[in-house]
Amino acid sequence: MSRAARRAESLIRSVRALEHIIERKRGLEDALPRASAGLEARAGGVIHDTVAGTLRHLHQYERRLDAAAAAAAGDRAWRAVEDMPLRLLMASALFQCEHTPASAAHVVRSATEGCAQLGRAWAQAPIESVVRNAAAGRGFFSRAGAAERLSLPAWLHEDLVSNLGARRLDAFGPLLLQRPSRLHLAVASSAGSPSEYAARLSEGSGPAARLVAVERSRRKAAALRESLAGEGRAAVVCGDATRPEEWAAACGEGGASAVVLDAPCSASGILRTRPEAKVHQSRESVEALCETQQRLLRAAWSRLAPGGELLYTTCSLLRAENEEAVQRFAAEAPGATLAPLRPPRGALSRAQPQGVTFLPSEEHQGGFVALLRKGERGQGRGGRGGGDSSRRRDVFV
Ligand SMILES: C[S@@+](CC[C@H](N)C(=O)[O-])C[C@H]1O[C@@H](n2cnc3c(N)ncnc32)[C@H](O)[C@@H]1O
Repeated sequence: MSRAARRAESLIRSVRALEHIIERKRGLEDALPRASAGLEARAGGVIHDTVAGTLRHLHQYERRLDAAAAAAAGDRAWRAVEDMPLRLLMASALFQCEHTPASAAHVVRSATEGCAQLGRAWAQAPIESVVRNAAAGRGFFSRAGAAERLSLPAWLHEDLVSNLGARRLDAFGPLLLQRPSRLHLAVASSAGSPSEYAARLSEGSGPAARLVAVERSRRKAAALRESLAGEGRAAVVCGDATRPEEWAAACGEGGASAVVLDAPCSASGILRTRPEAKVHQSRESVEALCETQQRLLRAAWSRLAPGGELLYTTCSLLRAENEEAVQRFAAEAPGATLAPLRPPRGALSRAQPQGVTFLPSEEHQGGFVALLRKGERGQGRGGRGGGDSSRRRDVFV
């Protein structure tokens, strides 16, 4: 296979992965291994870069493609922008042209070849024009609004401005378009491995301390099992954490002394590594996530011993999933109080009585962390004292 044909194939594989992510609402972790199956690591890396990078810039590129098509009104070849594979091919070509070392000539050649492979050779002229304009620095940015410059869907841009303020968003927004090569960890998601969690949670809890992890995804539960294989005191349950009856037996008698609830969320704080969240989420899906978060909190709380602590974290920057979520829960849950937290020194963050929001920076991604304490006379089992502490269990969701 010639180099040009290989480049075209790589572009087509990227387009297929993007379609899979957008139409089937799948994550990068699901789409990328399929897209690079049978390829050498380097070729797989090019596809990874193209797919993730195109998703980071997608809202921007779509505006540009629509503007170009509107300017060429009457030219039927520009109906290409309405055709999903061609639209994604153009967006991927734009990304390769503007953010990779590939020359415009190479990108034009592989994009037009890719166009023919898709059986749509009629669209070669607009594709060539899009890439050549991009290479010449002729974008459509003179009129670009803030949401477009940051490549955010309009609803998310609006909510981030109203939740965090335009100045904060201006400061970290451009980072969301960067490849996350310099990130060390995702603050407020599972920073570090589950076995680190296990070790930390079990510290000082005595030899009887155990960890029970509850994860709904079979693939993730299997990965957890593997990484906890050396941890004799840990058990992984693949089940629905909103239904304690599915996992309570693994916890044994007595409540947990600590719960870490790393809640499913919009991923709005980690858009660099999860750019697909921008095409998967909407205001409606965030509302549904907020309800799931309350159900998870209620279920986890039901297994927390009086005197225990529940650490709630998200990878979101939205108040509804963060401050409002824990406030709403604390108002209903008997014995629940929110503990004030101090952010680590140097972290770009905002501390509020409900918890700490980390803003994306060069060093870390964004997210939220809150600590809920259950009073000794808290809900349910044990009442004051919470029973024999050597029998308490640590639960990690
Ligand atoms: C923010 S992720 C954190 C996962 C884990 N801490 C990690 O970093 O791999 C949220 C996790 O919650 C899981 N999840 C979502 N809904 C769930 C439910 N009802 N029961 C159990 N797990 C659930 C998702 O599969 C996802 O792995």
